Parts: sequence; structure tokens; C-alpha cells
Amino acid sequence: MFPDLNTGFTYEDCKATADWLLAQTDVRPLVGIVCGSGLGGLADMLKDQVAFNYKDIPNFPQSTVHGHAGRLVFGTLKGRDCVCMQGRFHLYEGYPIQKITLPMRIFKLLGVETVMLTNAAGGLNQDFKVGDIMIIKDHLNIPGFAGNHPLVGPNDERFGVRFPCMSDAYDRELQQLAMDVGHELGFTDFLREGVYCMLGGPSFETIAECRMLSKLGADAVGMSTAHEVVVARHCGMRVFALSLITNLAVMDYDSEEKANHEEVSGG
Ligand SMILES: O=P(O)(O)O[C@H]1O[C@H](CO)[C@@H](O)[C@H]1O
Ligand code: HPA
Repeated sequence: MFPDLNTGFTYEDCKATADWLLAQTDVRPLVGIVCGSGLGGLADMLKDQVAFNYKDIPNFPQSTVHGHAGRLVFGTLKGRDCVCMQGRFHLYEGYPIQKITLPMRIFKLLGVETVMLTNAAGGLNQDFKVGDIMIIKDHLNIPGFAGNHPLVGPNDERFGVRFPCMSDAYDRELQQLAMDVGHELGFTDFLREGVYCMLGGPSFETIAECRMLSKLGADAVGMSTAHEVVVARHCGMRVFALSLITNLAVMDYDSEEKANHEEVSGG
């Protein structure tokens, strides 16, 4: 099922994949978008699409999760060239972390300057409601704490430095712009900002874990994004990220609520 599990993520491999893609399309994207669970419809907004199934792209992993179509879509959004991942990769799918973050390096080699990531997440912040959109201002990379970090291994300086700074991971100017535009559009009631916590999954959290994450300062929890952000920042791309709050994390032993992927992915 995973033919090239431990290979295909060196600089040369990423360059070969980027060059292969650039040879198939005239689109020269400056913006790269990642669609979270159930959010693949974002890619349908691109005009003049040129799309590739992940299985046809050299070195690319395959999507295995329901709600992640597994297509890389090039096109234009408001006249700007973009590339969009209709489906991302998660640690729990079994790929090495360097493999699941490979698309960020391919974005970079395609010429992308700004990455916009989306995800579905469980709300930990007691003020959040289902349907809220959270502008991510920071993250807790819990797998990274345990050494499951995408930059482990030899560092290739052509991508970035050995010890990249992460205190400016989420671009403040883009956060402010999104907040201002959101208010202008009348989104104030459901537009939030907060800290996203990435866990490895695939089990949803226990009640004790949710309580702990909330105490640690997380506003929302999911199983993605932080690994991609680290790699995107390492190679110098600007990052903007949003969580759609699809469910509220269960924090109370009296609750009958149960997190499930159908609710998260909208079917
Ligand atoms: O983060 P995205 O890809 O949106 O997916 C979220 O949805 C899945 C759980 O239902 C997990 O993979 C979680 O991370
Ligand atoms: O509650 C959640 N926990 C973890 N990942 C998630 N993705 C969507 N909702 C959740």
C-alpha cells in the first residue's frame, strides 16, 4: 500500500517532483492552500483548473482518509495563480513524518511564497461554538515534543537552517488582515483566534486529555497542521492557518457527546 515509505523526500526528490509538475502546467503559484477534513470544496473555487491525482505524482504519498480526495489542483483564485492540496497527510496514516510534510517543500520549489492551511478541529475553548472559524495564532506540536518532528535527521541547508525560529510561525500581518476582512464581511460572531494543538491521533482525546490541553493553553485540538507549518517556515514561506470548529471537545464526564469523523468531515 505504501510503495516508497522511506524514500522520496530528499532535496533532489522534491526538485524532481516540482519540475515534473511545472512541466505539466503553465500555472506558477505564489499561494499554496491545504484543505482540511471535509474542506476539499475549497479547491472547487479555483478557475482554469489543472488537477493531478496524488497517485500520479512522482514521490507523492496517497490520501487514505475519508474527506481527503487526494488531488493537487492548480488554477487561479481571483486571478492569482494558486495550487491547492485537496487532501492532506496525517501521522496516523503510517507514513514517516518527512513524507507527510513533503508537499510543503514541493510548494516551495514550485515558487509558493505563502501557505494557507485549513483544518477541522475540536473546540477546547469554552467560548467556542460548532461552526466557528479560528485564526490560528500559535500551536502546540505535541508529537514534536516526543521527537516525532519533521526536521529530525540531516538538515539540508538548501531548504533552511538547522534550528529554525518558531515564535513567528503564524504571520501576524496575515492574521490581522483576515480579522479585518472577516469583520468587514460580518463574520464577527463566529470569527475567533487561538492556539491549535496537534496530536498524533487517530483516537480522539479522552476527557482528561482535553482538560489537560485546555490547561496548557490550547483553544482547539486536531491531528494535523503543526507539522506542515514547521516545514513551511523552515523553508521560508509565510503561513496563515484556519481551524473550522467541527465539534466541541468533551470535557465533562456527564456528557453524552462522542467525537466522530462523520461529524468532523460532514459525512
Ligand atoms: O486536520 P484535518 O486534516 O482537517 O483532519 C481532522 O479530522 C480528522 C478527525 O476527524 C483528523 O485527521 C483531524 O486532524
Ligand atoms: O475533537 C477533535 N480531536 C482531534 N481531532 C479533531 N479533528 C476534528 N475534531 C477533532
